[in-house]
Amino acid sequence: MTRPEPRVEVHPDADTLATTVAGALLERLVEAQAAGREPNLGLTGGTIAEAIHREVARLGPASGVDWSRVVIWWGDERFVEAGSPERNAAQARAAFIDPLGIPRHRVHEVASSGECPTAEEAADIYSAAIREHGAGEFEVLMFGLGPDGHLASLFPGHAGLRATDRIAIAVHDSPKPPPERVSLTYEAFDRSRAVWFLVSGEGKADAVARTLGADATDGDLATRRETTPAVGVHGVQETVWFLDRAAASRL
Ligand SMILES: O=C1O[C@H](COP(=O)(O)O)[C@@H](O)[C@H](O)[C@H]1O
Repeated sequence: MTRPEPRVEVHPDADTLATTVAGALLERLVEAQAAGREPNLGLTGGTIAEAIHREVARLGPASGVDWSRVVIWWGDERFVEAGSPERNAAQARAAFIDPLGIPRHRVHEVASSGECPTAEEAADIYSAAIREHGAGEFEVLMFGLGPDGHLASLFPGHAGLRATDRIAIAVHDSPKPPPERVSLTYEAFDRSRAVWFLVSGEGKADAVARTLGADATDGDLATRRETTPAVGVHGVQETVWFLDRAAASRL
């Protein structure tokens, strides 16, 4: 399937980036609801995501979004205890999900290590829930980018890069702590209407340049993903790289 080329937006700093992405997200949710869709929103964890979530909470009440009709998911989650501050879900809940009053039954967290014996089982339960809700047709699926080029919890050289028959997988030995995680796979990413990368800071500049450079290169995608996992991840309608100036400094 041919997809539109990625668009790159560069903003002066992390604060401007966060406000811009929050605004774009709210607009997109309003439009989706006006078109009769109940938008599925795929969240990411990480530093810039937290700043964006706080902006969503600030701008959300006046945005016109019907928060009772937004469905929340995560692109990846750390397989730790439910109360752990390391959970991506804990961060998003505190920042905007609870303040905006999104109903609990619309929020689909990956099961925690206290609820499930293994990350494999948590991944299977999560896959089943996604399948029941349109198999991952996200209105917007957001990703951070690691300095090593990882997205969600798909890390360079890891087996998860080669999972072709599953929506969500268990990840062991993540090079970034905590080591046990659950991640969506390319199978799920490929169904999203919009894919947005949210990247801030000089420490990510090499990874951004490498990923966008490799995206424009011909050759076997699976091989390129072994070293640069975020390469070739495109939404059906759009792919946007929201960068601050520092993250864009090596483009
Ligand atoms: O571990 C993770 O890290 C990345 C990026 O985090 P950052 O702090 O470098 O911005 C995030 O995309 C992912 O969801 C998360 O599990």
